[in-house]
Amino acid sequence: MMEKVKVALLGLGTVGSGVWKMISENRDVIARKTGKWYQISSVLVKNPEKKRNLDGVEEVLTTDFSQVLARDPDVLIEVIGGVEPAFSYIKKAMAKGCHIVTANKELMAKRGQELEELSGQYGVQLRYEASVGGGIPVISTIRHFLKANRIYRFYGILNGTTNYILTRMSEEACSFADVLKDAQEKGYAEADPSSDVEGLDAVYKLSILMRLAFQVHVPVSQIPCQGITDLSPQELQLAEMLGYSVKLLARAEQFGENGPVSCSVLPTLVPLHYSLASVRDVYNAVTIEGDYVQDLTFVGQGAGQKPTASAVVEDLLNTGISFEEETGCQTNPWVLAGEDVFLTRFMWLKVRGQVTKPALEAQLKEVFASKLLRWAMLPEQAHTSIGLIVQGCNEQERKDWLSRWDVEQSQNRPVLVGKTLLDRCPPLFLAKTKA
Ligand SMILES: NC(=O)C1=CN([C@@H]2O[C@H](COP(=O)(O)OP(=O)(O)OC[C@H]3O[C@@H](n4cnc5c(N)ncnc54)[C@H](OP(=O)(O)O)[C@@H]3O)[C@@H](O)[C@H]2O)C=CC1
Ligand SMILES: N[C@@H](CC=O)C(=O)O
Repeated sequence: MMEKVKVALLGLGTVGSGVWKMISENRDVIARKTGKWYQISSVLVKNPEKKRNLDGVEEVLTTDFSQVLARDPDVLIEVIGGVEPAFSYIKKAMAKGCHIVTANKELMAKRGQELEELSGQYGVQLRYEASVGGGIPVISTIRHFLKANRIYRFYGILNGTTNYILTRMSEEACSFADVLKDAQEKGYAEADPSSDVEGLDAVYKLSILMRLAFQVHVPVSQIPCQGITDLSPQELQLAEMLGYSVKLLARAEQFGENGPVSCSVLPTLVPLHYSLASVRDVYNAVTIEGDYVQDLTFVGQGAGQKPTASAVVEDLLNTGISFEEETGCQTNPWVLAGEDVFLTRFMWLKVRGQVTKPALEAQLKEVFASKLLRWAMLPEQAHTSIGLIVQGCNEQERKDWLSRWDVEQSQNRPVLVGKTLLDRCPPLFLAKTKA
């Protein structure tokens, strides 16, 4: 007789529907590999009127959480999103002895530590693989396969929606609004997509990974962050003419054991010959660097129904197998100002009127001399877009140069250089903010 596992599912949107389908469609392979029969005994939704198109789901639908617990689930899967009521539901379920699987990065970034403590207190497991990198098993890798390494750095693309938008804007010159709509229809974006495009979703994921990799809790409010809403197709085009692809880069590093931490989520220019530049569409990539493993890179679909459901259901199947205690976490780390680590910068500006190439070249050489690495210009009807790659240029020099133009728009972005992550100066020279 096969062991039965009773599962409660909170949420039946993009991810919840994927979980329902995967458990139904792959029941045979799951039973064969685990020797267990997973049965979804209740599904909590908000709107009981919504058409679901999922075989058999109507019989277990409810809008009442107490009915979910009344069915005594062994495992509760939370895929409703947001902090409340998700936190309270999970806490109540833990108190009843339920193991928990969640895909909720906002919850894990803001209240993850508390939930870890509660799971220890109630002797239940808390798994959240899907909260970072969609289908990529990055959390399990850090938790299970990098315990003996000192992880000092990780970086990559942690948001599928923005990578999808940037890819289509640069390759097909699509408008930001059109591609965002498409990303929402494909189920990549959050219920409130501003979380994706303003960089917060990647911040949540970065905060979760820092807790696991460095054992530090950096509150999301302390992570320097900029989204992609102000990127124009012209800026992307100029970056490409200079040999770069723009990516929303999430990065974190720690300078020594219990040392200061530097982290940020920023649109960043990545040289086209770096493998990170060819991570397109909804794909995410994470590189982890540790003292013994050296470097590991994972690439996979970072959002969408199937990859996310895969991570959730794998978590479900692993529940009850191994039990990893969460170790202590430094709660008041020294957080360095994130952007100062990038010494090489991309300056983009859109000026009114036409500019001649020789005059611009002469001016750039006079102002920036050897700090200027590369430049390009793009004439438009009544404007000219100018892009520069400069190294070691300070804010005053930048402002002085801008003051020579009738500027309509300008940007100053970090550029990824070097064999490893950054061309950084030693941390002591960086601006500091003590947490
Ligand atoms: N979409 C993706 O690619 C990924 C999403 N995630 C995370 O997974 C979680 C779910 O995302 P996703 O499926 O896209 O979200 P959706 O908005 O598609 O679905 C949310 C579901 O939760 C239900 N719900 C919302 N609020 C409540 C409530 N108060 N009580 C009961 N049910 C509620 C909704 O009910 P109803 O159907 O009735 O409206 C809906 O079924 C989020 O935490 C998200 O960040 C993680 C990785 C990838
Ligand atoms: N909205 C998120 C979904 C997965 O975490 C993203 O686009 O990455």
